Amino acid sequence: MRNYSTAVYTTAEIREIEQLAAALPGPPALMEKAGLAAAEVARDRLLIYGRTRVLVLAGPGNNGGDAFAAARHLQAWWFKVTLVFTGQRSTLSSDAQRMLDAWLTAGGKIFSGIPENEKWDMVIDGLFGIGLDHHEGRELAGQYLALVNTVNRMNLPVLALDIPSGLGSDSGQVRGAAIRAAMTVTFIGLKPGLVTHQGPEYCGEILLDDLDLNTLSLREPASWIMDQLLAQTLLPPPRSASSHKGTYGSVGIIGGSTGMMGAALLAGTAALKLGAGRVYLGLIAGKALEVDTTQPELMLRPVHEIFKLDQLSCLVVGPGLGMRPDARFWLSSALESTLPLVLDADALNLIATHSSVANLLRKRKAPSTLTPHPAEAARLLNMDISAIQNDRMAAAANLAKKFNCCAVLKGGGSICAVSGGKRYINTSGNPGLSSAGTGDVLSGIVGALLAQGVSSENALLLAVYLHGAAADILLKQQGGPVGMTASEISNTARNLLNQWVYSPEIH
Ligand SMILES: NC(=O)C1=CN([C@@H]2O[C@H](COP(=O)(O)OP(=O)(O)OC[C@H]3O[C@@H](n4cnc5c(N)ncnc54)[C@H](O)[C@@H]3O)[C@@H](O)[C@H]2O)[C@@H](O)CC1
Ligand SMILES: Nc1ncnc2c1ncn2[C@@H]1O[C@H](COP(=O)(O)OP(=O)(O)O)[C@@H](O)[C@H]1O
Ligand SMILES: [K+]
Repeated sequence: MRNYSTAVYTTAEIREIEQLAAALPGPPALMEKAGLAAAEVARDRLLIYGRTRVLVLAGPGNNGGDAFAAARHLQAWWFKVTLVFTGQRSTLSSDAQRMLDAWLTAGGKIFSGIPENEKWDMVIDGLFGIGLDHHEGRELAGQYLALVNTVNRMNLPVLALDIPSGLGSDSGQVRGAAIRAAMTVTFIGLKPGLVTHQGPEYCGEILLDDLDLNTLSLREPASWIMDQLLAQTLLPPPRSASSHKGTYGSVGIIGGSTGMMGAALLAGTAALKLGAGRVYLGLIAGKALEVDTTQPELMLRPVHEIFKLDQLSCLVVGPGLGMRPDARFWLSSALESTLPLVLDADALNLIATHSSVANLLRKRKAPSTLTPHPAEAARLLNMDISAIQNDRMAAAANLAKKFNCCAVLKGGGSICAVSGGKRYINTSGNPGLSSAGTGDVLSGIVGALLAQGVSSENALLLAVYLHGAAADILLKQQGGPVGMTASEISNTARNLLNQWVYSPEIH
């Protein structure tokens, strides 16, 4: 059993893999293997604490079949197992019926509800797996809602089979209620719902068991985990001793309308700290700052002057841009340029509002990168925020496709969509990032990496991971996420980038 793998599979892809596996020579006995793998995890955890009593919940589908198999193994190893089955034998698949029969043959008993006045040391959750209905109106209700709430109130470690019951495996969306697991043993491949949106809050530690299938050879994944191993393959090279500021490119930031100067300054400072050779701010406000005395390295200009500079490497458009006609004019000018672009905040809102601006984006030949949070994504795709969050994987892919760009759908478990329909789910970051200005910092980091010659896709992936990893370090240093500031993210991301490029061996 491995602790992690980098491929991520949607429910449809897992079903496809199951069918391909069924056609392989020799019976794959996947349910038996899943039950055994889960039982081994439960056994090892229980033995650490010298505990023996396990409550197993088996639901009406194949997730219940895994639970029967796990229960049988645990009972054979002398654990005291109580099994609650909520379905009917006649509606189980033939595999799951075999597991139920094997449980009964082994002397196991079946309860229809959780017995009162008994105590357990661990719960195994086999109520629902990837078959949980994600259609509207199919939230957990009745006995299932009651069971999930009861288990969550028990305050016992829960081992979830495949995915915590109640969590959408493609979306990470809680369907009414979901089991809060301490561990999830997931089968065949990682699912998006384990790592994005609400998933990380419910899954606990994730263990992957591929059930001896060579998953990667059966189905090439379209989605991957974005983690430190991957981030370290995307770094800019160490600097040459003879380099000069021109070597590391120039970032132009367009934004900073009246009352929103801070956003442009934050993006500019992030670009500077993450290594851009020069950073120019093209400010929209009529009476703009001429110098930021706390960061005098930033070159502040009226916005029209930015378009006269000949050495820019890329433009970041949006931080503090506003929605007025002049903002729209300068966004359109940027879209008509041949520079790589990073589009954030009101640049995204202007694109969502004006189809002529959206058309300029779609027609671009140079790379464009969109960095929407879910509300901006909802405007861009003309959907509700809840529909975006209910299928973040599709939303990210649709943004990239619709606007001919790469895109990150931000929020916990940010999803980066790049060319060829590939998606990467980010594993760094924490709720300390839920504070004003952190998005501006992200856009500045992407700009800095672009200016240093990182490709637009790699710049997006690396920036998203680095930004979250900086927040994770700050969370540890501060003992929690409260009060983390955007400026601190820039400083810590700078330190991390230096460590990864210059002392990778110490991490
Ligand atoms: N098919 C296979 O080859 C394998 C399947 N495995 C297990 O099987 C699981 C998938 O099994 P299934 O496809 O049977 O799906 P599930 O067991 O996840 O759930 C399906 C059942 O739940 C009911 N249901 C769905 N949504 C509901 C809701 N909101 N309220 C009440 N009832 C609801 C359905 O009517 C159906 O009876 C995987 O997650 C995994 O645990 C593993 O054994 C590995 C092999
Ligand atoms: N709970 C969270 N977990 C992980 N990352 C988060 C969380 N909340 C916010 N973030 C990250 O913080 C950033 C916020 O960006 P955004 O909403 O545009 O902020 P702002 O507009 O204030 O700058 C995004 O990168 C987002 O992914
Ligand atoms: K489950």
